[in-house]
Amino acid sequence: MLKVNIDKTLGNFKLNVAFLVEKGIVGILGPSGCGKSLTLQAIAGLLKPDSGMISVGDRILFSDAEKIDIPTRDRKIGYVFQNYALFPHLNVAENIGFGLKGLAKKEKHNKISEMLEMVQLTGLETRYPNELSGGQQQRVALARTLITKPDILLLDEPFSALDQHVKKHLELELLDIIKQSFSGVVLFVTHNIEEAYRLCDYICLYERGVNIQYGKKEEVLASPISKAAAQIVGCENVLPIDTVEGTSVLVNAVQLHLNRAVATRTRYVGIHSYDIAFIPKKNGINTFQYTITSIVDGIDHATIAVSINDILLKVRVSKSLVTEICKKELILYLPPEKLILMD
Ligand SMILES: Nc1ncnc2c1ncn2[C@@H]1O[C@H](COP(=O)(O)OP(=O)(O)OP(=O)(O)O)[C@@H](O)[C@H]1O
Repeated sequence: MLKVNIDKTLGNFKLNVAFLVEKGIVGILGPSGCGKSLTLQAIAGLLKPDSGMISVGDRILFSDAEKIDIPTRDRKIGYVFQNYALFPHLNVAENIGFGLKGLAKKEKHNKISEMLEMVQLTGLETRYPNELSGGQQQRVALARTLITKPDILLLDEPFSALDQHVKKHLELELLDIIKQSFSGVVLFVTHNIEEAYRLCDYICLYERGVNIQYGKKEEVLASPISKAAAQIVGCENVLPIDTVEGTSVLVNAVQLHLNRAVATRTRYVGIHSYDIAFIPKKNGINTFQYTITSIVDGIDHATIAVSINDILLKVRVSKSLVTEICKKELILYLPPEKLILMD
């Protein structure tokens, strides 16, 4: 279990985060400069908080109240960066074995061979980092970290320097390796909600130095708590509410019905572009005639911008529906259970 509750002021920036992770892989998401990397640095002991506490299980790594600040090398934290940070003058085997201290030569050799096999680099042990591809370097970085048997694994945008096609393949493969060989908490910083959704169990959202939402990935995606949270999870339709009326809201004089009561303090209603539907014409709640303002063609889908009573909505649809949608043979439907309420 990882517990973090810290404050740190750096110039104009204030970091103020508190979360508790029981187990699993947590995706940390938020705009650039919101404090994701600083949080990892504080956990790793590379940045000293002004106050608060960091603990792993019953091991306290940092506590200002108890004057504890365990040095980085003794924290048992594995840290993998975007730029791999391999030692250029050491070959693959030497890089992987670097953190193994006090072992007999044979035992060290066996552990390195085991790791090489796990990250599928057997045969490349005498190569130097500049003779490896980005994906291979990242495997070495992961192997070098896992071999030390850390309690917590911190991954700071580990795939962002890789090509798109290498990235998708490698991230699933490395995740498999992590799942097989590592049972502790993993914190995974990323900018990409799809990547977080694919790889993580939980999602933690950051805004300006504060973690604003934490939960199971499905829950956070389905119910971002604020406009900022909705933006981070890629919700493209967030509309300011004019009036709340029981189980419905008014937006630009358009009534939207929900499947639940709406608190009067609710300020925004949102819906993911992929949750809006085009259905055969019939009268019912939340069905609307629409005007198309633009169509962006994707490989396996299209994103259609539509307007209903001056409300602009982005709708992600299957390409096979585009012709019918353009001919206005369908009607736009906002399913009440898919509408997200935000304070
Ligand atoms: N040593 C420092 N002195 C002053 N400000 C700093 C220092 N280090 C970081 N910051 C500021 O703290 C803020 C948070 O930085 P951090 O690196 O954690 O952001 P991030 O969320 O990881 O961003 P990105 O997604 O772009 O990597 C930034 O505004 C950054 O400029």
